[in-house]
Amino acid sequence: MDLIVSDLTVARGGVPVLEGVSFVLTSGAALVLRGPNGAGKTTLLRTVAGLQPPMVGTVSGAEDRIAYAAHADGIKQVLTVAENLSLWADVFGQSDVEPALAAFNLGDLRDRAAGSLSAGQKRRLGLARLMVTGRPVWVLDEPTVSLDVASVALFADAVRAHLAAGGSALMATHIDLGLEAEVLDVTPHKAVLSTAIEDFDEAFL
Ligand SMILES: Nc1ncnc2c1ncn2[C@@H]1O[C@H](COP(=O)(O)OP(=O)(O)OP(=O)(O)O)[C@@H](O)[C@H]1O
Repeated sequence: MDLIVSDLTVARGGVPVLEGVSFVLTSGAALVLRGPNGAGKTTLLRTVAGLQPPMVGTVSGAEDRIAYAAHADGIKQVLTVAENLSLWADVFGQSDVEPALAAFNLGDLRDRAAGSLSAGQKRRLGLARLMVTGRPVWVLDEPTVSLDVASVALFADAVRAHLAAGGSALMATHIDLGLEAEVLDVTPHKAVLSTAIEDFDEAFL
């Protein structure tokens, strides 16, 4: 099933940020969102993931199919790495966390409390959770923040394997992951109203 985004207008704080965004994400494909800071990539990802409603337009093929990863949100600090993954797997009706531990090189850290992990290790745990959701569409907001070069490569491998297994990925990232991916620059979709408000503010500076 494709993820189909049609003529989407997305807003933050009631103000339109991007408008007229349309794309189709097919099985096995990756789409990378590009655009400067504040362009609206996070807002678009949150809307596609169903965390906020669209102002205009539709998202179809998303229901119960999306796994969303932003920052280290939802990691239980007092649980171990393996317990965090097991808890997450339970929520999604899955059980085997070993492939996720291995893919993100978390085996040696499996019994460590998540609260004692470094920023990059926490990020690896956050990304490993994607693998235990069993969900086909990964929606990723700046997934490589805090990751070292080796961990970025692990992450790229995990995405590649996910795509090869028929999954898909929609992500905002400023770095090149070496994946075959389409790129959508959101800049031309900047909402006219949002531009007008910025101009208005500038007149007072
Ligand atoms: N809670 C909020 N209320 C109102 N406006 C917000 C809120 N959060 C973000 N914004 C504004 O919405 C616009 C889009 O922000 P968004 O986080 O989607 O951009 P982004 O492209 O993801 O940026 P970055 O590359 O810096 O992460 C920005 O102008 C931002 O200042």
